[in-house]
Amino acid sequence: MRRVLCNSRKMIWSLLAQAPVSLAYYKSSPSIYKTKPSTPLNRFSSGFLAPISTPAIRVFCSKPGKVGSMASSVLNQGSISYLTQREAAEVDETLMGPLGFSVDQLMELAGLSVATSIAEVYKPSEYNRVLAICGPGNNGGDGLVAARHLYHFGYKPFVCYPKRTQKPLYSGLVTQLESLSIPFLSVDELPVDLSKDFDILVDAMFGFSFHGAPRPPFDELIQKLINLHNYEQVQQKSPVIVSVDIPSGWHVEEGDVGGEGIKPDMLVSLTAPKLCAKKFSGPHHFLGGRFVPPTIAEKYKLCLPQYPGTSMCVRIGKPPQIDISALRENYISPEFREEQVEVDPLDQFRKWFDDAVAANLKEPNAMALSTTGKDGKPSSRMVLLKGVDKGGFVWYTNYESQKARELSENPHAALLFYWDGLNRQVRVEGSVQKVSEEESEQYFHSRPRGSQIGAIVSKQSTVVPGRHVLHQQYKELEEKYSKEGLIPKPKHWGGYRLLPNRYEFWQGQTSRLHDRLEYSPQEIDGKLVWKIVRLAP
Ligand SMILES: NC(=O)C1=CN([C@@H]2O[C@H](COP(=O)(O)OP(=O)(O)OC[C@H]3O[C@@H](n4cnc5c(N)ncnc54)[C@H](OP(=O)(O)O)[C@@H]3O)[C@@H](O)[C@H]2O)[C@H](O)CC1
Ligand SMILES: Cc1cc2nc3c(=O)[nH]c(=O)nc-3n(C[C@H](O)[C@H](O)[C@H](O)COP(=O)(O)O)c2cc1C
Ligand SMILES: Cc1ncc(COP(=O)(O)O)c(C=O)c1O
Ligand SMILES: [K+]
Repeated sequence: MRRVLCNSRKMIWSLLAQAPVSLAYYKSSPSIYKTKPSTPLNRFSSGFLAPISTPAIRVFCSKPGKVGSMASSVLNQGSISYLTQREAAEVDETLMGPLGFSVDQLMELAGLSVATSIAEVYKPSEYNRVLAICGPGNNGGDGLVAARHLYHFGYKPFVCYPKRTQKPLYSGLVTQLESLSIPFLSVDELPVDLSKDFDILVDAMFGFSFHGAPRPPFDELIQKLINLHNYEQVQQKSPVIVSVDIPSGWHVEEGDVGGEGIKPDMLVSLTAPKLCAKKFSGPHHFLGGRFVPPTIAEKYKLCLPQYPGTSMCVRIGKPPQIDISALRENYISPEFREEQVEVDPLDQFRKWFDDAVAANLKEPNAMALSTTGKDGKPSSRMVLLKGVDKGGFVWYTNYESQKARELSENPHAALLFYWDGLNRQVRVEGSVQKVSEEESEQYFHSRPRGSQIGAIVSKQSTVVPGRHVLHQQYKELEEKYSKEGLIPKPKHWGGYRLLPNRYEFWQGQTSRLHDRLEYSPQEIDGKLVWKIVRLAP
């Protein structure tokens, strides 16, 4: 199992927008304080975050290997279950029958999954105009719901809904879209070539109940999507096709039998992929419909990936191949000028640290610590900042670790903070001392008891025969200290404090013309002041 990493950039921006401290600051330059890939990686992945922000897959099986009555036809490929048409309908009926779901609920979650999958890959800054082509059944309903969410995510949706279903659920969805002034286009109003007017085409025509050959007007609409591939050859950028659950026109189980059907760039399978999804060869296959209760997963022996965090969707299948040499961000940030900065670099640091906290960045206090021993060979590792004031920057560690040995040989070090999402880096360099024993004692006892025991167990930077050794010792100490009471701080555990003699504040800018302001101490009239200079990027 690989660790699930989640894409938090969207959270950063939504929270940054809400953060009162930062609002005034960012308002002055609306919408520009974003990063955007300067070079598209390929047609599909431009605007897509680098692999570290791609949710990795963790497959979750109800009972792997066991084949039950229904399970015989629930096929697995690479540990993911695929449903037949009949099973898909049966799962639907079970959810909406004995399990007490209403179609409205499931459709809302399905549509939301589609919208969030789209937003994971196609950023609204680059792919703004969305045409949702909606069919007469529930697949069409998913498309209507997705269009509404996409509107709220910052896209500009249009809807083509030629065969309206006269049920309150559907008329409600239409009213909701109309109240957002989302235009409804008839088939006749659509341009012959969809590629000029839209960036994303949501194919929500048919889902798992499709059978036979497409009847009008959907035959014509499907043909328009097929034609896009021809326009693509003459056009530089063509819109992407996102199919909801089933690429419309494809056989639900056999897929694109004649090989002349639509070729979606993204497929969002709902609940579990249907058999035709095995034939999907586009770059983005997602799973949505995070509502499958364990009873269903068990009954149908479903092997499904786990959704990361609170996400409504999860990528299945391989992420698109990335050309590492083409991975780059173009930093777009407010100007960072000499006249704006604080006279005291500590105040400037606090200001930027507060921004990082307000932006809800993960571990804003994580910093790289670089040291060198007497051999002059540098080494770096991350540590957590645990305090900062006039006295310096404090972190805690093991006094017998590699870093401690190097600091004893050379008491100078460099700290580096990188705040992704704010396009900021701060370098702090200076001399290092141990903090007082009382300070270390006090901090040690403020830590969770587990971490205190962990610090006793870990002879940091020494070789261990296996993880079981650490866990065995941990268990023994946990038992020993099970009663409330003080866990003694090991003598070899404590803090260091770096007293800065150089700071550098870096703000990423376009074309690599970043702002870099350096602070170094200078004596003027017998008084120490911080001199600020601008460095070339
Ligand atoms: N549990 C879930 O995962 C959920 C999935 N949802 C979505 O619902 C669809 C399945 O919805 P359903 O209404 O059963 O079916 P479709 O949307 O696929 O479409 C049925 C309508 O399409 C007509 N149809 C069928 N074949 C053709 C054709 N060849 N040409 C034209 N029209 C066709 C059909 O008419 P008939 O007269 O043929 O019956 C219906 O009008 C699933 O795929 C998900 O997207 C739910 O939203 C949430 C739960
Ligand atoms: C985000 C992060 C924070 C960390 N914080 C600390 C810390 O505060 N103190 C510490 O001793 N190790 C911390 N570690 C572990 C160190 O990076 C490192 O593995 C350990 O201190 C041993 O380093 P050394 O062998 O160079 O001394 C952290 C690791 C990460 C990834
Ligand atoms: C080994 C080790 N020590 C210390 C720390 C500092 O964190 P805390 O004091 O919050 O446990 C960390 C953080 O990751 C760590 O990994
Ligand atoms: K579809």
